[in-house]
Amino acid sequence: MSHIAVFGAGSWGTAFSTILAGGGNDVRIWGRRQEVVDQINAGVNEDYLPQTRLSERISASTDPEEVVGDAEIVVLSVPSQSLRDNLTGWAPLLAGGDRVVVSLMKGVELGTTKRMSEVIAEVGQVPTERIAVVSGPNLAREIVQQQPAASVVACADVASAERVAAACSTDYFRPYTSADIVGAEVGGAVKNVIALAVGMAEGMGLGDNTKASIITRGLAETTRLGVALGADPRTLSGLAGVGDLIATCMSPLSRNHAFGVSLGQGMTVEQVQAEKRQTAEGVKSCASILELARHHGVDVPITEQVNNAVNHGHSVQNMVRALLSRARKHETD
Ligand SMILES: NC(=O)C1=CN([C@@H]2O[C@H](COP(=O)(O)OP(=O)(O)OC[C@H]3O[C@@H](n4cnc5c(N)ncnc54)[C@H](O)[C@@H]3O)[C@@H](O)[C@H]2O)C=CC1
Ligand SMILES: O=C(CO)COP(=O)(O)O
Repeated sequence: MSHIAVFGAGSWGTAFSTILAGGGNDVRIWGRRQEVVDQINAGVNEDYLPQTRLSERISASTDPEEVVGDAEIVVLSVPSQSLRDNLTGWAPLLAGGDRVVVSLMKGVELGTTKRMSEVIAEVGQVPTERIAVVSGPNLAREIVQQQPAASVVACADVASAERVAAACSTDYFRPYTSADIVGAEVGGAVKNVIALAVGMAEGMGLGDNTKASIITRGLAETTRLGVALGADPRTLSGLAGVGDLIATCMSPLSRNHAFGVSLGQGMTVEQVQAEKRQTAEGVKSCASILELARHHGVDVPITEQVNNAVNHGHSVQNMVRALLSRARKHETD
């Protein structure tokens, strides 16, 4: 049994804590808000995971130092765009020792186009062999119901990946190790943008042929971008790629999918944001992913159209027209 620190008391930070507790670890969660911390210490997190009883192995605090203590693994699960600011305060707690820092986040930083592991390395001063990413088809609500699921633990160092995988292995959660951190992060971030597009199509009343076409071409652009950044294409056809893409694009539980449905039904970005409290990473990351792709000369037409709809006021009808009027091309080019 070991002690693990989790930064972020939202739906995934809390749900992943339940996996870690199920793996036999004592888990301490850092939360920003005292009322959420108090709830977790009383065995619930009603704001993010209603009707879920949390393990007695899970406790929470607003004090980062108390949360880290002698933790062997530190897990980060805050919204991607807030990571840099938060890490500035947490960095002294992460450096040193042989602590593994795990990112659960699925986004790309605006302004820098950095992946979350790159932000952790830069701001947290954590060496690459101690940074891991956990990513896969893992909708928080299904995880807390202990529905069987698999995921990927990616880290440049095999021993660190194995330590994290051992900590999050339970009889319902099966982690696979990987050395491809780039593939895992690109798969996780881009699928949120594709889920927005699929949601928009659904909101417009379009059916399964349309959705399957967006998912498949979404995988093509995810793979093109991943490979340009150095990913192994097999990662993108694995759990952190196609697996998560399917779960997020098809599930009504996905916040990105649901956000897209509301846009497709005619709501504005501001209206949807005012209504939904939880993080839909693709809404911000569509711009940074597009910038990253352009920098590497990679064509990402679906991401480009999602960015047009989200950030430039284009209509969803315009998005469909723009995608279908592109010049014909060979499928595998
Ligand atoms: N919910 C899910 O099913 C899954 C989510 N993820 C990823 O996990 C990451 C975290 O997402 P969720 O927990 O789902 O989001 P969430 O919206 O449920 O929770 C976010 C948490 O961060 C806190 N927060 C918000 N702004 C903050 C700031 N500026 N500084 C510090 N904390 C702040 C919120 O109070 C909340 O506790 C995202 O990158 C998401 O893509 C990954 C797999 C599954
Ligand atoms: O990443 C997820 C499932 O693997 C959760 O997706 P959403 O953030 O869209 O809810």
